[in-house]
Amino acid sequence: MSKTEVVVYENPDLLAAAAAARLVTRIVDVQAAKGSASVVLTGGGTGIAILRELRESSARDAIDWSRLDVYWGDERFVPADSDERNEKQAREALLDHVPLDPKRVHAMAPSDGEFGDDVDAAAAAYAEILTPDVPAFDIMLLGLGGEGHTASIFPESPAVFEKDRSVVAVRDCPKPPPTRISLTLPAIRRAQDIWLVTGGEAKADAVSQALAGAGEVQIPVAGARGSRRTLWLLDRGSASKLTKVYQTPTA
Ligand SMILES: O=C1O[C@H](COP(=O)(O)O)[C@@H](O)[C@H](O)[C@H]1O
Repeated sequence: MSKTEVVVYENPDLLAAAAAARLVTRIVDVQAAKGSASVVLTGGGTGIAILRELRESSARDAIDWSRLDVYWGDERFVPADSDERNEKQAREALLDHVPLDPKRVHAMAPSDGEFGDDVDAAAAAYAEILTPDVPAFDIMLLGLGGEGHTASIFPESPAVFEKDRSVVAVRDCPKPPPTRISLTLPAIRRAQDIWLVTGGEAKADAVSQALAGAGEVQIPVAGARGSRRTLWLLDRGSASKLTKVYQTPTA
């Protein structure tokens, strides 16, 4: 039975620094146990802040970067050099500064890549990377929106009803840019550890509804559960509407 845990940090900076430290520990532990590890990245303010913290931490050298597979949970379908691209932000924050094996960095295609503006083909190509079975990712980072989206699965959208495919094209997103590629909930639930990372009061309703057991059609992040562990890493703002009191770590 997988565990759900919630940790609330004093502020968003502490949340990002602590999550980066957790990431080092977990990746090192998995590499020690299995030889290599896999991590799924998220876009969004908190997700990118964690990567920046990791870049600035000397502990990052404890990770064997050559034995790490990197994936994304979602991507904005924009040109490769767009600042909106989750991959570009992640590269600037961390990936371009550590000795990863380029063959193990699995980015989703941009809108000016080999599939041109065919977002369905780009999504199908990413699904192909995840075959024959979607990997049981070691750690998946996910952010969330105030309306409850996670990755690019928005409330009541076609993506939230997807049961068969691991990756889908997403159109008409309420949050710009409107066209995206996203893992689906069945693919997300293949992850062993899911860390839901978010800060700020604008996320408080979605966080409290998801933790109170909301349905995934209305609050897609409620459907993001790891097979081993689901860990919510919050700040005081995003945790402000939780009815249960969670302990705030002092460090
Ligand atoms: O567009 C996206 O937004 C969410 C949340 O981002 P935030 O800046 O509001 O925290 C993110 O999880 C997702 O990966 C991204 O594409």
